[in-house]
Amino acid sequence: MFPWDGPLPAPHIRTLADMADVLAEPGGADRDPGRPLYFMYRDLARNDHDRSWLEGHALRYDATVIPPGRVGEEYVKTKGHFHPANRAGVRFPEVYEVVAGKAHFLLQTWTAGDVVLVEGSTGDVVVIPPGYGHVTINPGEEELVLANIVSTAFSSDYGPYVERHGAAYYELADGTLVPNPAYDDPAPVRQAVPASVPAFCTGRKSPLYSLVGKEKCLDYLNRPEKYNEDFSGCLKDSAEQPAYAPRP
Ligand SMILES: O=P(O)(O)OC[C@H]1O[C@](O)(CO)[C@@H](O)[C@@H]1O
Repeated sequence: MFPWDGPLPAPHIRTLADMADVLAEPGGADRDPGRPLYFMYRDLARNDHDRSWLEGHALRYDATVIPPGRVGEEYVKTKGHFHPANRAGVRFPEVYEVVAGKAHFLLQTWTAGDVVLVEGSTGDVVVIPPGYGHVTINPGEEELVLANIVSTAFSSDYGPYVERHGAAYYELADGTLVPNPAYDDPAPVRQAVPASVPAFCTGRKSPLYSLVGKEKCLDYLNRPEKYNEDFSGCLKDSAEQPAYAPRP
């Protein structure tokens, strides 16, 4: 479980059957389609005051628990989705915190002209900028616990991931990123670091929940059109690349 001192609803569970369309190796007659892969605790609040603040600002705080494991050779990951655009025509962003464990956030633009891998460890906060779809992979041996805050004004779009059988790359347990053949010409993966963004009050010293009640820090989640410049600093290249070379 994860450290949480508020009411906890039953989680939504993604099973192997739910993920069949987005896996590197969907087959395997010996596999249990009911195998739970990850657990989503959506719309959490520690108390009524926080809940009404979140609701009043069209925001949601979720936690996601991804146990370590593999499906075939691939690490367990989330299904992946894009966010639609708001009334100003800008796609909704999102913000994640690694509460425990290690995460690989695999982001990509719609046509995979930019593909970014952000490695996060406990305490890191990662902003998903407008226009980037995202999958989160647990590449570790420990449980990965994530928190996120996101607008409640939209539903996620899973279509682009389902139709193309996942993200532009699959991360296998030998550490390689394998290009997904359903994509014509995906950009090579570039690695980025979890960057603090002052305008969004993100950084290792700011757990996401501490931002509940701070309107200015979370305004970008519903009005991304006002923060173009701030988003440009979200995915700063890492000195380590290209650590994740695609398998030849
Ligand atoms: O929706 P997916 O792709 O299964 O990803 C899981 C996580 O993403 C969120 O939908 C937020 O983007 C969480 O609520 C959820 O726990």
